[in-house]
Amino acid sequence: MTAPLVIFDLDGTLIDTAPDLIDSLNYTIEDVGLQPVTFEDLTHLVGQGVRVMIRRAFELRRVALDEPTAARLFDRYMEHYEAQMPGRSRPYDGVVACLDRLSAVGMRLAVCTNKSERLAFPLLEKLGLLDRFVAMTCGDTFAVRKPDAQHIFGTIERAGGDPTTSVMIGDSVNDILAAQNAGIPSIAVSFGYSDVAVDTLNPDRVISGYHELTVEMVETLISTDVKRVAAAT
Ligand SMILES: O=C(O)COP(=O)(O)O
Ligand SMILES: [Mg+2]
Repeated sequence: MTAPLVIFDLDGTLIDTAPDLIDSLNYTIEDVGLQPVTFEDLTHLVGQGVRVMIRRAFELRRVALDEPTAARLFDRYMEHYEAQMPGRSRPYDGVVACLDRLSAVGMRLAVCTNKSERLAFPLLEKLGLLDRFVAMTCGDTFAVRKPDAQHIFGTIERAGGDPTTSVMIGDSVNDILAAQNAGIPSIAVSFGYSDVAVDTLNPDRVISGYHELTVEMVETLISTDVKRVAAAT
């Protein structure tokens, strides 16, 4: 059997990036006089990368956004975010111990994020976490991104894993839906940036802290999944 692969989402799952996402977004939209957004707003804006986040901020304020302005504001955001990385962003409590625990029994770890490569790689590098993962794929790595199943399959392929022994862990509808679309088990974290209660997304498990993400939980989900796949074929 291929070694189990645990695939993590980044923003709101591995790393609490919200303070920096909010700072950079507010710096960006201040330039055109848009009212600053709050954490509650962010849960509706984040998830599909920077361009979509800016567009949704304009929709939230019911202000039209033309293409040249969108392009200029995208550059403004990227420069601001890059300049302060890692800023106030930190791994959630227990992340490092959890990665240690899973790696210690031979599980492989990967990241599947809708953040762009330009931001995700340096952020994990600066936080000293990048070399923990055998692969990271981002919102601009493939032609599609979460919730498209191909983003998950592409991550599994790069990590040398197999869908029947892979698990996805994330904080939002994009992650849980991507896992469901790919037919792999999912674990939702309750402390991220979802705009709905995560149990309504029907993940296989919900955890409220990394101490709950055990080797046993991953093994149980994978063995249940192997049986499910076997029963279906
Ligand atoms: O940056 C985003 O919009 C989403 O990033 P995530 O997929 O890591 O949550
Ligand atoms: Mg997320």
